[in-house]
Amino acid sequence: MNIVRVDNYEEMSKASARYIIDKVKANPKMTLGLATGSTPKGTYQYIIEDHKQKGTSYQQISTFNLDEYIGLSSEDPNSYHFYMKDVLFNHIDLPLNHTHIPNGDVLDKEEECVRYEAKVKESSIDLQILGIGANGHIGFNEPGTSFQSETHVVALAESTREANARFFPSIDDVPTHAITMGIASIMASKEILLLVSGEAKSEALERLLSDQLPSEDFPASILKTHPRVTIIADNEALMATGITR
Ligand SMILES: O=P(O)(O)OC[C@H]1O[C@](O)(CO)[C@@H](O)[C@@H]1O
Repeated sequence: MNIVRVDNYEEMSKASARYIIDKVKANPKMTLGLATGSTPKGTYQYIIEDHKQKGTSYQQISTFNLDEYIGLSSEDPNSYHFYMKDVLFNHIDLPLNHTHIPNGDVLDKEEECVRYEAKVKESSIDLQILGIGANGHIGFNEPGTSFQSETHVVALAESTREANARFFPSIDDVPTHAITMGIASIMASKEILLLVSGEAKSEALERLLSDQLPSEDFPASILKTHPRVTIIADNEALMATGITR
């Protein structure tokens, strides 16, 4: 895993946006894997800024999101459908019919998982952007998820619901389940860019960078076995690792 150390969230966002923009310019028909949460918001802002100022085009790009809550409609402001439109899709020239997000608002969730996984496989993700949960989750793959998992329904860990409660009126409003790309679906990406910022992630990052063998107790640890992973992390996130430059 290649580690890029930056000073703070702003620098992480700039560096990751630059990384993604360079890949898009080199391969304007690429398939991007996208993440939600707080971490990539700044990256998306810099991508929008670059699109407006320098005209980088996303007209031929396709995207796949990692996950979606079950039970929220795509118009719900807390859904990841809404989030993606709000923070990225509505501000660049990416055709909406090139974007893919699991549909958490269907009757047959299992069928939706099979449909989504087939789409992901058919397209094959060139660059997957990831955040990490404090418990090591990637996408919504909580500790204990099989490394062989494909797109599936998950019961969210209480700690994840608590962490995400900040976006909802109360914790009771946070969905209990989600659809997420599995660990195997994520690992099939040709390249992975992991973004890590802030002290709250420092223990997770220390564990990821330690000598510990990959373990399903800590989903992100599988990334050690992927041939092309770049981690862009800020000083606070790297604090516990002893990496100083
Ligand atoms: O970036 P955040 O908000 O800290 O979230 C970390 C991870 O948690 C999730 O939001 C799921 O809870 C992931 O999609 C994200 O990568």
